[in-house]
Amino acid sequence: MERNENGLLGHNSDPNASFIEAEGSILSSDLFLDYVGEVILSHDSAGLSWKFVESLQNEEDKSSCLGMKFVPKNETEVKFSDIYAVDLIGWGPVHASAGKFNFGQSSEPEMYRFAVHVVLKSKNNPSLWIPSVYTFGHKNLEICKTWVTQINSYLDAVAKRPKSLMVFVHPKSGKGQGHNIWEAVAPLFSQAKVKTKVIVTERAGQARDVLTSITNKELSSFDGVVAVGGDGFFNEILNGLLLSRHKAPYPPTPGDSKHPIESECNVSIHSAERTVAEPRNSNEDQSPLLLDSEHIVPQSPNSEQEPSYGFPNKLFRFGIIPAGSTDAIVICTTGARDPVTSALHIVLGKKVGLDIAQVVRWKKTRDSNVEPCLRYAASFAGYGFYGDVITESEKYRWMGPKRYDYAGTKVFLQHRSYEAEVNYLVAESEKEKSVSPETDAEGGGGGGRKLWRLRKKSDRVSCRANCTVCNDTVTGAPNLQGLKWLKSKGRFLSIGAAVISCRNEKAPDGLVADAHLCDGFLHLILIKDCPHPLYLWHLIQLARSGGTPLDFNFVEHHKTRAFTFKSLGKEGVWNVDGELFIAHELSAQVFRGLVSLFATGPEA
Ligand SMILES: Nc1ncnc2c1ncn2[C@@H]1O[C@H](COP(=O)(O)OP(=O)(O)OP(=O)(O)O)[C@@H](O)[C@H]1O
Repeated sequence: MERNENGLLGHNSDPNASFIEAEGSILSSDLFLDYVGEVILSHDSAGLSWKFVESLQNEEDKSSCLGMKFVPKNETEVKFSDIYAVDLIGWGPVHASAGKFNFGQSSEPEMYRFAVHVVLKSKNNPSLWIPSVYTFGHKNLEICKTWVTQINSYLDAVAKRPKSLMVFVHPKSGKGQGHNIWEAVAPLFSQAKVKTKVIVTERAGQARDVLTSITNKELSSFDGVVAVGGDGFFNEILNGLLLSRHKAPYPPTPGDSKHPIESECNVSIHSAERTVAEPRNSNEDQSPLLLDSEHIVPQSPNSEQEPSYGFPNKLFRFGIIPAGSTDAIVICTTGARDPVTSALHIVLGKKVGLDIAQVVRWKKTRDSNVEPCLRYAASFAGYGFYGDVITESEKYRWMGPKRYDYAGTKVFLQHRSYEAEVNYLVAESEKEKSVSPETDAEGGGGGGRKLWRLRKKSDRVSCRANCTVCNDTVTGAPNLQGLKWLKSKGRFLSIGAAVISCRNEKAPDGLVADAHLCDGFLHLILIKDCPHPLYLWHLIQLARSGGTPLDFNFVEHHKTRAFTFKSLGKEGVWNVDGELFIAHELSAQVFRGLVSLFATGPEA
């Protein structure tokens, strides 16, 4: 080992050498790492790594020219994919490892420094990301500059990182902290050199109007749109972009005579019977969706092919920085409800595909004419209990997020049920599981036969980062052949269609624990009228981690790609992503991976 005139250790005999050609790496040099000591820093195409100089020296040669000593540490590294910024921070002190400083020096040594900003994962919760910084120092400014240039060139080459974003801030979201939350995370964007055009909304509907009216050319100067707010605000932004740009045929209408229902089930209180007709000729096109199946997201949801709805570029993504009352979409897509974690997902350019439900209202009230009205939903659409809670909670907006607890309790005590008819498409693979009678071995509420449970708990695969279910590539038009229509008709306490699990702080496993972000399925949850205590038991199971809210004989759970709904009474109030949607008749279908989010899915 040789030392150059700057006191650097090296494998190179040239005393002026700034960098050392190290085996297996492009660049290597001897630097000081703040609060650690002298290291040999190298990089390769994957990232930076450093070795502590002490481990390279003889036992007796334990001090550097600057008199810094340090405790031996293991070799360590950081991947470029975890670095979100690097910058030169000029001349200043570099600290030794804690408690090990100042061997003959009155003050900390000063030198030029550069900071490498990285993301670390919390040890207790790997979904929680924490910004951290490694500060390296050297007496030679050129060496620091070269490292900064080199690291920046790697970061620039990562095409997935956004350079310019449109940010909508809902200042009154949740507890009214939307603006403060944005102010807290905005420095991460400037550090990462991501330009932001920030619009703080002054009224509901403003973000949707901006996005509806913006030209595609203007939109294409951005790599994505970020919502600082709750699920309802994200829904507004999603609709602002999709309503004018997503060209696709509507989902099937209720009672569409071209697409007859194959079987019928009249659900009465505490009893459910069902028959399933044999499939027709499998070559026969029975699904309305098949008519235009080429429009239905033909490519792999997480692939980087151009999406079919003509967004400005193939990497255009949505971001959400949670500031709302529930923030279920953020929790499902990042695993945490943390604005900093979400901001780091965005600046690092993470990408996950997200299924989107297209909901079409055919009739607003029983007596109105058929007038299609379109909405997109990213998390959930619900009727009955869910519609009532959203209606009731609007009266208590001044309470903030607590209004949902109050309204929920009030609606629960009313215990209203609604007569309705639901038709849904069942995947061939799910149909058998869906209709095989099972004995209620787990005693889940009533002791009767279980008709509706889709899968055993042990078969369920939770959606996680790099989820194999969501990454399963589907090329070409989805094969909808073999899907059959089934019907449920009767009195329901609620009808819900979950696009994703809808995990939130009140329901830690969500409405459907095994729902996926990007598998192309809706989870239809039909809660038939039942005695009040049993419904309470179901709600308690929902609120429990590891609970079994679907294991009741008054709960039907169907995985479906499309369903239709018709109120048989006067009512028709839906809750779509937390927003009120009046609909007496509607239908919905899911588009697999229709949009992408700046997120990874929850870490295991
Ligand atoms: N400046 C504003 N003033 C009032 N409402 C707004 C404003 N900006 C957006 N909104 C609307 O407020 C609604 C709720 O927003 P958001 O989701 O952020 O809040 P929230 O507290 O989580 O409410 P929710 O639980 O209803 O989703 C959205 O429909 C959004 O369109």
